[in-house]
Amino acid sequence: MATVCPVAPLHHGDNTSRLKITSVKTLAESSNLTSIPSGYTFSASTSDDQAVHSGHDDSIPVIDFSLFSSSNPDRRSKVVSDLAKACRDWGFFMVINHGMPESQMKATVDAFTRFFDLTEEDKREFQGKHVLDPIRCGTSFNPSVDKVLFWRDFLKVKVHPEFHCPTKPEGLREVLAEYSGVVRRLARELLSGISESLGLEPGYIHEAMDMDSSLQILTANLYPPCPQPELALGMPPHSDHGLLTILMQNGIGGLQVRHGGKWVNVDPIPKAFLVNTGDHLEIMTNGKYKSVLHRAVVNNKATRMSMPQSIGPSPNTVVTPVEQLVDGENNGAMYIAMKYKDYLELQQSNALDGKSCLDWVKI
Ligand SMILES: O=C(O)CCC(=O)C(=O)O
Ligand SMILES: [Fe+2]
Repeated sequence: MATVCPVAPLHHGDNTSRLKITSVKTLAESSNLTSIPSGYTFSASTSDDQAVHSGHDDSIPVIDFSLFSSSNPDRRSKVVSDLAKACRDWGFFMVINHGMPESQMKATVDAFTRFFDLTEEDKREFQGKHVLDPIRCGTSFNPSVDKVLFWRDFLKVKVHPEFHCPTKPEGLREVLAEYSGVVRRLARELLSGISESLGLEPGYIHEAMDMDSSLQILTANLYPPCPQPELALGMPPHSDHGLLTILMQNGIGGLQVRHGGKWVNVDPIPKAFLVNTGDHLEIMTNGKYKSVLHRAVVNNKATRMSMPQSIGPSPNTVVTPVEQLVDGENNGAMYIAMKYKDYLELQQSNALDGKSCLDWVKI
């Protein structure tokens, strides 16, 4: 198995050598690892970086998905207004009673675990090179531009409008086809509730964003135990590019959300999905709903896995703020029009440095 150890000097700008970086999983499993290689070390965290737990009065909102199909109109309008508040105040919410059986969630986690357990050589077959490649597996965030590496391995697959999947391990394809289909239906219902919450027709976003050809990308992130978690990061602060991200995790916490000027730890709720509003919902709503920065920290005890699915417009949709949501003279359109696929290229070709890609399209 030919691998290049990450402690070897990294040649910035030399993409080919960086693409050969060993997975963090292999590194973490190497015997006697008591400290992390220097390539993964961030400077000690500042006090501003310390995260807090969300409190009783101000914690991540919880949306009861079953209420969307309630025959009682008061219950439906209550969940739509809860959704509006969650999108406005947090940009993040938990979804419970979503109808996906626990056995299906577990089968998905197991299938991804088997993928990450493949040999380095097997995984390299699925490495991909370009941001729009339908299957990409790798490590860090964007190794060709990251100044410091992230303690994370990943697999990204485009599951809609065409469905792609690695040919290994056996059974992955069936599990992902089913899982991504259920999440797409969940997203459709949430986007219809979000349209209503903005005073638009329920089908507005679906039509305007050409969601029958929606770009849906499924990611599996693996964060193995890290001997010095305070010095490393699993994922840098970033916002997500799509309309919504719907994330499942394996019960181990690590996600932190920027809220009220602080990093807030998200404690997983068993069986719940975590949903956040992405850059294109912020653009579409002219900033009424924000796409919030978040990051992943690591721990020294257990492997964490998160499986977000980004639900975006169709790649060729040119997204601009919705006319009805642009108030006029004092509040004109705040974002330039851009094709979704061009935005993706822009985001993935730049190092983030703790910033949101949205800064580039703000007027
Ligand atoms: O691991 C997590 O919880 C965060 C993952 C994430 O933000 C992403 O993949 O965009
Ligand atoms: Fe994210």
